[in-house]
Amino acid sequence: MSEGPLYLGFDLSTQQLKAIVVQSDLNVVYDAKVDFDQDFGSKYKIKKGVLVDDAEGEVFAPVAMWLESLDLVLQRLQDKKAPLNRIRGISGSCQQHGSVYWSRQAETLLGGLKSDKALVDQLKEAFSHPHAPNWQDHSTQRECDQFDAELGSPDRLAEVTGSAAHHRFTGTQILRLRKKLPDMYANTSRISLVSSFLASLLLGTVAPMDISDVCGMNLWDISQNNWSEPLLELTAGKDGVSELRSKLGEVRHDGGGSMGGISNYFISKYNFSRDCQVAPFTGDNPATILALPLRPLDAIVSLGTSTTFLMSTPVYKPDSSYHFFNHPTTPGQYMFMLCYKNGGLAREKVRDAVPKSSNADDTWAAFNHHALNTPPLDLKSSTDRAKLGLYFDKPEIVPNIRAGTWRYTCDAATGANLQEETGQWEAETDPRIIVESQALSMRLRSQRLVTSPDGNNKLPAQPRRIYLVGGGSLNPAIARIVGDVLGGADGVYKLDVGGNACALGGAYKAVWALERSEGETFDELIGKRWKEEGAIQKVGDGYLEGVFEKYGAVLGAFEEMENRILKVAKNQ
Ligand SMILES: Nc1ncnc2c1ncn2[C@@H]1O[C@H](COP(=O)(O)OP(=O)(O)O)[C@@H](O)[C@H]1O
Ligand SMILES: O=C(CO)[C@@H](O)[C@H](O)COP(=O)(O)O
Repeated sequence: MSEGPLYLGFDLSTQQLKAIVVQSDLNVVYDAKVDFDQDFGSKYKIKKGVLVDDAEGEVFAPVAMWLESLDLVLQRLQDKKAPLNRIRGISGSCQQHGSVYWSRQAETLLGGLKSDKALVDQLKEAFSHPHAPNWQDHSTQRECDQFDAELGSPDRLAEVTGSAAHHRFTGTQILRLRKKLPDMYANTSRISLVSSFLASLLLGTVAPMDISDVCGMNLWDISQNNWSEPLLELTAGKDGVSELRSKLGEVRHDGGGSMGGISNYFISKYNFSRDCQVAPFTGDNPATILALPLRPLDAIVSLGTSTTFLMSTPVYKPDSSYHFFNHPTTPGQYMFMLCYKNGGLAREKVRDAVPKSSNADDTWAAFNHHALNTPPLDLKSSTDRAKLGLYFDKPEIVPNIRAGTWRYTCDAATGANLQEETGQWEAETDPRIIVESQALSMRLRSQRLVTSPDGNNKLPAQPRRIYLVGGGSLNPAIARIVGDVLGGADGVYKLDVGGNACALGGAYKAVWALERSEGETFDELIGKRWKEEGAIQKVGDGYLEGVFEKYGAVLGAFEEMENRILKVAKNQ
């Protein structure tokens, strides 16, 4: 390990708080994590990181658990003898859309933290609401309808804010909570996103929101670079706009630089240096695109609790079925994103229904065996019909369909003659079909963003490289099927940090934020220091002629299946 400065990246996502320490040359030297279920499951009664109120469609996390986790993850880094006094900068990535409600005492309490007590014991009175709505919350259909109507249509809302109204987007959540808990709203001095909340703890004062993460609220007018006045008015009521503005605070437009030094609490308790600076934090998906120098036409598929599909692009082409965000470091660039709620947990449910194999150590062995031994679309002979399915353990985001499982077949060559299969097919067939259907949905919705990667249009339009990140990227069968469906002319790669990509993106952001020279972009600085060898591994060939086209033939049928189900099974 070199003697130079170190940088710390956090990832506060659904199921864990991770911390990763890198050197200026981007080498990872320490990491630690808190797993919410393992470390705090019984204390906070959470499952998979969250609490659920099914009757209301609410999904939320206890803020106190996050406070305890911050102390615990830093203690774990110390236990590993990480020299925290050498950390010069901190940034991080946090689950998007969640909101934290600070009380009127928050600033005083944050500013006066004593190192001989835990954060959780000192910040009890710092919040006006004990819970943070989670991105899986789906209690806001009424508010979504109001947001979509406010500017005229979902497409118009997407044009202005980067997204049509979505249940989890913070503006709709704030509107619902203001109506449901008016006293709580009145007693709130500031509202943070999860990213600005974690940064606030480290700064010892409420931090501004970040220019990329703010696009996950349905409140930020991307082209005006400001809050949207009509959407603030819808959220706060006619007379409440200036009050809401002050609760939301200023938005920081620069993704780099320092927001201030680390608070004394962390200096005294964990031996951080007085020189350690807190850089702007961002959302976990924007941070993921910072985990490597992403070129045009490269795509990242993040297989965490959610499944997301990400691309970085200079072209702003919003649409109501996907999301555009400001790029977290580079003005004029955007992040394109698709997000699915039924990602890791839906795959786990299918995995658990498959009869167990003898290899008890690898919980995914049977799932993987069947996924790889089932042919594409389960076409065992030329007369077989292609199998398609939707496996929604939770109500989905796009398409906006309630929870349920649907199985369909169609003619393999043309996609014609789509029919629902009323009988169950074998549980062993589902592993391949669920991964295929998740990837088909991404292919369907990203097709406008991709072109032929070889320049002379010999190859069909597809991503150049596909990078897999998140917990599911450790799975070779998923990697293979994602490549079969989505292509990837240069192949499918996984990041060696596996599930830590967004924490790594956060750490790289801290390096850039504090070491950039005048005008130096993130891609310039990280591009010079990043070495492909040791950072990524090729895990699949990606585009396979003949296979990719088989999926192309049923893409229309897949869309038709969604539309048919949508007609009768829209979310309530
Ligand atoms: N070998 C594996 N195969 C498939 N999925 C896996 C594997 N290992 C972990 N996962 C999935 O990764 C998910 C957690 O991913 P992670 O990126 O750490 O989550 P988050 O950031 O949302 O908290 C788990 O829900 C699990 O389904
Ligand atoms: O809602 C979204 C993105 O819009 C999710 O991607 C969250 O940001 C949570 O991510 P993970 O916990 O799955 O990493």
